[in-house]
Amino acid sequence: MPSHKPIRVALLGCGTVGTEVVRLLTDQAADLAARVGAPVELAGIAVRKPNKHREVPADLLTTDAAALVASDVDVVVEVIGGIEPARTLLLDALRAGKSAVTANKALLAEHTAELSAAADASGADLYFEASVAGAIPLLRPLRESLAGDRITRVMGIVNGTTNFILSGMDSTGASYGETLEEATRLGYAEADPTADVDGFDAASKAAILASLAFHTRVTAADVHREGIASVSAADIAAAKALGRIVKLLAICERVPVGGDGEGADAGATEGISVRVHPAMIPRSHPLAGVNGAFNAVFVEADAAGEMMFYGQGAGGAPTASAVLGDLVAVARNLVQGGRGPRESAYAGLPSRPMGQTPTRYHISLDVADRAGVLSQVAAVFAEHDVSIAAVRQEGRVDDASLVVVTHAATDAALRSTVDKIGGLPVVREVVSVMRVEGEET
Ligand SMILES: NC(=O)C1=CN([C@@H]2O[C@H](COP(=O)(O)OP(=O)(O)OC[C@H]3O[C@@H](n4cnc5c(N)ncnc54)[C@H](O)[C@@H]3O)[C@@H](O)[C@H]2O)C=CC1
Ligand SMILES: N[C@@H](CC=O)C(=O)O
Ligand code: NA
Repeated sequence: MPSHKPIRVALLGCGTVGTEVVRLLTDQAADLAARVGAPVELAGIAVRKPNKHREVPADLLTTDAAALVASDVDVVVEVIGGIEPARTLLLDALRAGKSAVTANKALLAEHTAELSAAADASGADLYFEASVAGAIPLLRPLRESLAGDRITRVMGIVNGTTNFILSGMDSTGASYGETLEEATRLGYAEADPTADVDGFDAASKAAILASLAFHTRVTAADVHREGIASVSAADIAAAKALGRIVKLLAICERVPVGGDGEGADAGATEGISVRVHPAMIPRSHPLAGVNGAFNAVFVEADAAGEMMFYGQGAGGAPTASAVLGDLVAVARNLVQGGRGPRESAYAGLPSRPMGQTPTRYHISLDVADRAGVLSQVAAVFAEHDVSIAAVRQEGRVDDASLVVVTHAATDAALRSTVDKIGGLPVVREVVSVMRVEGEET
């Protein structure tokens, strides 16, 4: 039996994730104690409306989260979400030397530097595996298992809600609105689901992933972000017609830098590009088969090569699994002595703007069916130095469709190309424009 004194835990928030944390802590109490070497005791649960929480022990509930943090607890688990009061509560805990576990990617993407500094100053632990890709062990592999390697690229599906919506649109033609309601009912969506559909949630996760992968401080402001609101049935159909599927991707990669820039770029030979946007990927790509609220993340490293991490990225129980894993880790550190790894931002690589990032485009056009259309469109690509990888033209009685897939060019050059093509008199409509990923450039 454990001989160490109990590890006392304050739980802040008891919604979708918090409820499951309480259930796992209760159901697995004996196993957790054996694994940690001390009982892991829930000291209190901070909520906003105690009468709404009949599923958890009433005597543990409090509406005073700050007092709970300040009380005799060893670890604070934050599953409230948002910036405040979560930020202040976690800073108070860390400054007082109490270890913290959080699932709050929105907060981490803005305030990791401040939180880590507080943890370092007091010697407390700060763990956040649940903040990216829910249940999937991903941050610890990046931070620990791959610490001896050089990660070059991280690309994945990191938002369950939007993947659930896009999967529904692709497989059953379900409407955007219906699927979003269902994702909310199933506990995948954020309290304000615009965080999901507009890409904020994935951008926060991309910032956390890039920070760990590249040992560089990356915040949400460094991430180029586009959500799925602009993905239309026409985009989904255009992708299908060419054996592709639309996914919302988070992409973090090393990119070359000229070294002749100013400020952060001065003298740098390498930078990073961190972005979130919808993209078409081939149906044969491993990420194409990732459906519903599942997440998957591809990691490429110099020595290890390619790896893929796959599992449930959202939902109460999967997320609580990652929270409990972190709780066990910090509790073990308290029992055995020692600390988890500290933040590592020594590389300080500059973030490159989206316009300078090399991408590929799929462009689907409705054009007049007459001679010379293709050459007029091709001339615009040549003018912008964008080379064409494939063209498909289909004639109909009074109009025709033209699909162009480009080779890699800067995103800025591709954008200007599309703008100019849209203005050509022979182009009736730009039906679909989307970046292409997961294929040879
Ligand atoms: N639901 C999911 O699938 C996942 C959620 N997360 C993150 O976990 C965190 C929690 O998410 P959910 O449980 O889904 O949210 P939720 O909205 O279901 O739960 C949050 C709870 O915190 C309570 N709360 C708000 N202000 C409070 C305060 N001042 N004091 C005490 N309680 C307060 C709310 O009343 C609510 O019950 C968020 O940071 C979210 O981004 C991370 C991964 C997956
Ligand atoms: N709202 C998020 C929850 C997990 O991080 C998502 O849909 O992925
Ligand atoms: Na995770």
